[in-house]
Amino acid sequence: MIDLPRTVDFDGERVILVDQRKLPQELSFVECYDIECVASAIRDMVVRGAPAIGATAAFGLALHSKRIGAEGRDELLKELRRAADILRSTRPTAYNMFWAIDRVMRAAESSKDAEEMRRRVEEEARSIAEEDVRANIAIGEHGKSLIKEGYRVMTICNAGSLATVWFGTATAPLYTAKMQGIDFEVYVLETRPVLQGARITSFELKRAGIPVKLIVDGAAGYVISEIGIDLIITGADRILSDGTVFNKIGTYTLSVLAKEHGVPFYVAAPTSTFDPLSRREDVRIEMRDANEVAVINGKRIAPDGIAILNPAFDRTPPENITGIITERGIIGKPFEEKIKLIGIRGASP
Ligand SMILES: CSC[C@H]1O[C@H](OP(=O)(O)O)[C@H](O)[C@@H]1O
Repeated sequence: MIDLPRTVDFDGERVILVDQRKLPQELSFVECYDIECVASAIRDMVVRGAPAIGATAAFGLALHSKRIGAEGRDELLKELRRAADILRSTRPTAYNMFWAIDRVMRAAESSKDAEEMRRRVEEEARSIAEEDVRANIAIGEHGKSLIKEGYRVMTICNAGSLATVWFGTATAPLYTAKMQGIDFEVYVLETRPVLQGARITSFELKRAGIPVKLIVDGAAGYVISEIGIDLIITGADRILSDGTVFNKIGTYTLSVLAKEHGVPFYVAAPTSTFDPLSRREDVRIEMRDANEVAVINGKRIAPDGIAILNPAFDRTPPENITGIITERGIIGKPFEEKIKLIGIRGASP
């Protein structure tokens, strides 16, 4: 499944991004030669999905360190700090980007000269990217046991990843179960307004030979109550130490339906999504442009002047979550002590 181009890559001179605003079958790329282009690509969702935007930010810093002709250590570090601030201002909710930027900046700050700084910044960015590919495969291995013969599974959005835009975090267990010969089907929520489910997840699962039924977000309750769902798996943009999950808008709603109907609700995410220090009230839910809701393919679908609220994420409380599938294993309740253990010592759950 990794024969498709990676969601984001860096060839030493430019950051190359699969343009995820397009349908996957219309495969096209955006090439960035400066940090402003990388920041715009994150803000405009050319690249989206928490781990992928983390790796993109890291590659953006590597690109910036190469473009800036600064000879002195301090001058280059100052420039990288400026670039890091530009990246941090793009999207506030997904944690992986802040985690990746901090990791690259620690490598920069511990470098003794500009030459070492450029080398270590690029090395750290590439490590972050390769770790995400491995994490997805591991999440698939750990999560596959949840999927049984004949299951009906539901998912929302596209838990995108770095591996490729077609090998997502929440779908990794689905691929792995399929490759093990398990037969099941997946109901994919289209995920208004940006339609990541319709455009990306349905494509990637169909491409993997997994039976897919695409539904509108509002049909989730009907499918769960009238047809029946055996398992729900979603991605995550940020997971707090108590197991609170910030994810695509509609995830909380799905978790309430799952709880009401006794459907196991799992979240799949690499541990780079874990935010051990923030409290719920510290996390800002991104409010995106009203036109994402009111305009589809350039055609307005709502009256002019209508007030529009467009939160990109919501918050799911730990009591609605059955377990968290990570590259180190599946975390069950109580989440707090296990998440802290992973965060502190990198232990397996
Ligand atoms: C592993 S991707 C996690 C997460 O990111 C997506 O948001 P967006 O498409 O706005 O970047 C979605 O919430 C996924 O579940």
